[in-house]
Amino acid sequence: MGEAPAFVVDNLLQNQDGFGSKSKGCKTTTTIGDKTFVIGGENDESTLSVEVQIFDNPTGNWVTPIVLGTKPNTCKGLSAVSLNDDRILIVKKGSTPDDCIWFLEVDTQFVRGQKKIQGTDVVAWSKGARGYAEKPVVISGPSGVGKGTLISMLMKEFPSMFGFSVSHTTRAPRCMEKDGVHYHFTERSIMEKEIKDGKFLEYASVHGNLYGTSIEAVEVVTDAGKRCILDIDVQGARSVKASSLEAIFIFICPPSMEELETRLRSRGTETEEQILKRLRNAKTEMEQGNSSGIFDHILYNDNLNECYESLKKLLGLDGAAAATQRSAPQGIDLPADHSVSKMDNKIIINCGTPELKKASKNLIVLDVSSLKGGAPGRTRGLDVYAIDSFSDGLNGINQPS
Ligand SMILES: Nc1nc2c(ncn2[C@@H]2O[C@H](COP(=O)(O)OP(=O)(O)O)[C@@H](O)[C@H]2O)c(=O)[nH]1
Ligand SMILES: Nc1ncnc2c1ncn2[C@@H]1O[C@H](COP(=O)(O)OP(=O)(O)O)[C@@H](O)[C@H]1O
Repeated sequence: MGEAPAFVVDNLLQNQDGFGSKSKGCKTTTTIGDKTFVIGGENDESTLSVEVQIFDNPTGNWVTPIVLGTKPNTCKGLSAVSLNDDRILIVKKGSTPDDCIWFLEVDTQFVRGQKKIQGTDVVAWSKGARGYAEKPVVISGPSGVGKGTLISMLMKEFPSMFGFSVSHTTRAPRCMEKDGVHYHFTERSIMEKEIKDGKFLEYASVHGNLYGTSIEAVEVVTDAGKRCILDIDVQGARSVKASSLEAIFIFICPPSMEELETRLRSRGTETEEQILKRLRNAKTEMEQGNSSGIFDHILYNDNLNECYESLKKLLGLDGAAAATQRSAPQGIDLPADHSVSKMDNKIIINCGTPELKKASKNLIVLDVSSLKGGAPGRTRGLDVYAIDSFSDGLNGINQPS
């Protein structure tokens, strides 16, 4: 492995790395195999934009890769450490606690798949986060069966536990629907462009409109420490099942097609034409829901309260655990001035400023041995703790305090 030692990386700045004009500005370099990844770029005098260039060592050529995912915003500087030769951990300087750890994936399964599709070099950004996510809950079923009603009941009873994945749609808002709350109402051309840019976990054409779950819609809920609920159709559920998002899949059935029609009509939100289209599609959805093998649970929504109790039971919410209050995992508070090194599966951030040296803990350890997820979503499972290099010694790194 040709990784630059982490303690050297911080010093590989402009014109010291032999890469000439392409590497102008305050950048960091990490070599993996034949490739050197140059990350960073001059923004203005005090900030750095986070660009990526690849130097192919055997040919001496520069490559500008396709960069997927939301890239980190500007910072005061950055350090880089290669992990398992498939991703580079980036520590941003002068960033907020929830924005200082990022991963640039250069050879993960996701990136390899994208390289095949795009036929060129691809890298992908993923923001690092502490803690793990609880399995999201995917709820599907024909229009009018009561999905929205059941989800509202769950969110009302457990507001700190669940968060709703706000989908994008090209359909027009109903009179009580709010943009950004019930849906992100959008135009087809904009949504198609964002789908092309890789911003969506899944999307489908449903009842003549485009619907989709953005990666961000799921991640913001999880960032807030909540369990994400997705109300999506069977096609979307199939795509999520095939993605890296491990979820629980629930299909809601009506007691009969006649009752479904009654509910749709009594809701009074659709035109006659739209109702008929939804009823036609309901037949196919019911067949797929019952036989596709996608769904872990099938619930019949005959009596609303009974169905709600069954839903709570299968989500493990009928006992004492239901009362537990959730809170968002904390970020990582780093001083602007620090250096980074690596020891096995641990990244050591030395916050050795004179003031911090006097404080009790001057080393922050990022344990990266149990990472989960990654691009196109977050990289979760960062374990973070502080030690004192003077009294704990570096041996203390194996003993979280
Ligand atoms: N694939 C997919 N389906 C969605 C998404 N959001 C909503 N849907 C589905 O689109 C269908 C129509 O939703 P909507 O227009 O709100 O009508 P309703 O089901 O009658 O309330 C429903 O089956 C939803 O589950 C999404 O992000 N992706
Ligand atoms: N078990 C039920 N019995 C009778 N009406 C119901 C039941 N569940 C939901 N409804 C009603 O049916 C209509 C459609 O429900 P909604 O939650 O909007 O369905 P969906 O989100 O699946 O399209 C609403 O007017 C709702 O109040």
